[in-house]
Amino acid sequence: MKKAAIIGGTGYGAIELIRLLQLHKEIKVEKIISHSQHGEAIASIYPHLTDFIEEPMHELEIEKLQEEVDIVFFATPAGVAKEILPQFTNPNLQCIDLSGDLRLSSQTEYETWYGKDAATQQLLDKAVYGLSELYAEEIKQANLISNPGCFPTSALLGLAPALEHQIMSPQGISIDGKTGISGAGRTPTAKTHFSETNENVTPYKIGQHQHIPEIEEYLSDKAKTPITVAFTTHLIPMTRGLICTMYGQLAKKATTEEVIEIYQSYYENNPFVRIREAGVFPATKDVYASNFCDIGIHVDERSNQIIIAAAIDNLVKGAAGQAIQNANLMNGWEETMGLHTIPIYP
Ligand SMILES: NC(=O)C1=CN([C@@H]2O[C@H](COP(=O)(O)OP(=O)(O)OC[C@H]3O[C@@H](n4cnc5c(N)ncnc54)[C@H](OP(=O)(O)O)[C@@H]3O)[C@@H](O)[C@H]2O)C=CC1
Ligand SMILES: CC(=O)N[C@@H](CCC(=O)OP(=O)(O)O)C(=O)O
Repeated sequence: MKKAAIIGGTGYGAIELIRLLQLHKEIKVEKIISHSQHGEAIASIYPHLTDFIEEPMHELEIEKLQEEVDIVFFATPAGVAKEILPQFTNPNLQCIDLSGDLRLSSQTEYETWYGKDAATQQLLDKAVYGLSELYAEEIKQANLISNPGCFPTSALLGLAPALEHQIMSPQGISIDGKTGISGAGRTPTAKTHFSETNENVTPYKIGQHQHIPEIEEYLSDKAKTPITVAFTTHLIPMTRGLICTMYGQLAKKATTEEVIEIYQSYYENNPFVRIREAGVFPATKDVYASNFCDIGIHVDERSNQIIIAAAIDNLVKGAAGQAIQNANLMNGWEETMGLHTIPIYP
C-alpha cells in the first residue's frame, strides 16, 4: 500500500481525491495538507466526510512530508506547485500536479496566458503531460505529472484521432466548451454567485482562456503539424459536468460510420473512453461523477464538417480521477483501479 498526501485540502479537487481514493486498493490517504485550515478536521468543513477522515489537516512541512509519503497530489491553484516542487529532494517521490503550472512546455507561453512567473525550465522539462490515454507510455516512466486541464482533456480526446488519422483538416477547428460551476473551484465570486449563474448561460474568457495554448500544444504534437483553434467556454447552471462540441472540415470523404470505426479502434484499449454509435450523442449526465469520457461523432455532409462532442465530469476525468489514473499507470497497477464506477444517474 502506498501512502499519499493531498495539498490544497479544502478544495474541490482534494475532496474528490479523498472520495475516490477511499475505494483504491493500493493508495491510502495519509495526510491532508491545508494552508488555511490546518489543525481542523476536514469533516468540520465538509460534513459528508464524517467518520471517513478523523485526523486533522496538517501544515505543509516539506522535509517531513517527503519522508512520510510516496505520492503527493497538488490540488492547489496555479503558482503553488511550481514553488514547492523544487524543494523536494527525495527522487522517489511521485508528484501529480492538478494545476496548470507544468502543462505548457514554454515558460513564455505560461507567463502570457497565466499572468504569473513560470516554473523553471528544468521542472517543465521533467514533467510529463498526464493525458492518460494519449501519453500512457511516457506516464509509466515518469515521477512528475502535469495533470491536464478539464477542457483540454475533453478537446484532446475528442480531436486527436481525427487529426492523427488525417480525416480532419488541421485548419479552421472550432471548439465550443461548456462547464459546470464547480470548475471554478470552491471560492465563490460575483460571476459564480447563484443569482448570476442560475437560469443563465455565459460565455467567458473568450480568446483569453488559459487552456488555448495547452490544447494547441498537444493537438499539434499528435497531428505532427501546428494547430490553431478557436476555443470558447460557457458557464452552465449545473454543479458538475463539461462538454466540448467540436467542428472541423473533413480532409477526405468519410461517412459517420467510418469515422466512428476509426475512433473505436483508436480507443479500443482505453476503458474510460466510450464511443457512441451513429446518431447518438453523449450528455454530461452520462458521465456524472465518473472517470469516463463519452464521445459522439457526426459527419455533416451538407457542410463537409465532422462534428464531435466529448463529455466528461470536470472534477473526475477532468481532475482527480485522471490524477489517480496516472498514479495507476506510474505504479504499474490496473489503470482502472479505484475508478471503474458507474456514473451517478439521474
Ligand atoms: N475544479 C475543477 O473542475 C478543476 C480544477 N483544476 C485545477 O485543480 C486545482 C485545484 O482546483 P479546485 O480544487 O477546484 O480549486 P479550489 O479553489 O476549490 O481549491 C484549491 C485549494 O488550494 C488551497 N490554496 C488556495 N490558495 C493557496 C495558496 N496560495 N497556497 C497554497 N494552497 C492554496 C486551498 O486549500 P487549503 O486552504 O486547504 O490549503 C484551496 O481550497 C486548480 O489548479 C484548478 O485549476 C483542474 C481541472 C478541473
Ligand atoms: C468554470 C471555470 O471557471 N472553469 C475553469 C476551469 C478550471 C481549470 O481546469 O483550469 P486550470 O486547471 O487550468 O486552472 C476555467 O474555465 O478557467
